[in-house]
Amino acid sequence: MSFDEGSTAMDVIDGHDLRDKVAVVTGGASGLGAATTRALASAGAQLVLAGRNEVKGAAKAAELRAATGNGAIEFGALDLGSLASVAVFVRDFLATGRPLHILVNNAGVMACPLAYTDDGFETQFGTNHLGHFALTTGLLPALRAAGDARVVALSSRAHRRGDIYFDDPNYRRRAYDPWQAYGQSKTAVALFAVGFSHRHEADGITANSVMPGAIMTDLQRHLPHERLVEMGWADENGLVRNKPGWKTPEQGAATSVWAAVAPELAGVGGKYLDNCAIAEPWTKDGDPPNGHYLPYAVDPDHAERLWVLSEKLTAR
Ligand SMILES: NC(=O)c1ccc[n+]([C@@H]2O[C@H](COP(=O)([O-])OP(=O)(O)OC[C@H]3O[C@@H](n4cnc5c(N)ncnc54)[C@H](O)[C@@H]3O)[C@@H](O)[C@H]2O)c1
Repeated sequence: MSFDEGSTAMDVIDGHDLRDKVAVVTGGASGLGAATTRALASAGAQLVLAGRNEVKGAAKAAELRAATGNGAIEFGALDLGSLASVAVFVRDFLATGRPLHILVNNAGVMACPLAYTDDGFETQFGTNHLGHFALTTGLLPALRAAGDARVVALSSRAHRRGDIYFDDPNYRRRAYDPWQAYGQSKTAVALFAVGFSHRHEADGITANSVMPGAIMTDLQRHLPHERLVEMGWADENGLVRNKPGWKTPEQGAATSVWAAVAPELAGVGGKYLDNCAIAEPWTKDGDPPNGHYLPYAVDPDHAERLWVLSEKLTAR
């Protein structure tokens, strides 16, 4: 079945039955995560919405149970900016003895001011990449138990703003640029999918990265209003929710859901996906257009180097 940039998560999930599948979606209570969980829940998946805000997460889980009639939807406390919190989530999930068929590493922060996670990582690298790295590798026993598990990792076209600074990924010595740091974290996510698939394809587990499109969500919350206006993302009335050329959250979640369920992706890993398709490398000058990525974001040597670094940084 083929989908395009106008397709929604509900279009993609149509006809799928996930009643025997267990899924975890990080940041599943808002933005693209909420649209992703809605689609997975409507297909009957047993679902954990993992996030920091228990009140909001539990309310979203209750709302989804009522809306879909799927009673197997719960909230799980998870702060990706704390390896201790990730370890507790992993411990509790593994203690249930359940397999994990779909893990959507969706949560993220963008262009925040320089700050460090509990473990001393720059916030974006720590949250978007290292927290998810620790989560996914921690959940490996459950992913292996599923037999054919899929990991979906939310990258971005913003990967073009930053390769990995292997010598100083946490901006301890170099001048901080919030967009470059976001770019680095999203390059790391794409490389993670390559490194993960390389290691685990033989176990039947694959990981792909996803560019969801441009969607007005709360991701923009760290940008000052004047900057948002300058970029055309806000006006005197606040955020421009229906910006021409931008997707709705339901359209933005389509590629995540496609990555999780598309039959044509069975056994396919380490790819960068955009608009419900496998994207192509961009080798010309300038920014990669829709459907393209910069080759360094899937470079196997980079992926290996990042894997080793991430293991070292998250080892406890
Ligand atoms: N919106 C876009 O245009 C766009 C474009 C490209 C990529 N993305 C990516 O899509 C993903 C979803 O973004 P969104 O647009 O829905 O934004 P959003 O801000 O609406 O949602 C992000 C979610 O991540 C959660 N989160 C942030 N820090 C966390 C932490 N430390 N621990 C646990 N959860 C945490 C937030 O609470 C929120 O639920 C992100 O990874 C983002 O980088 C978005």
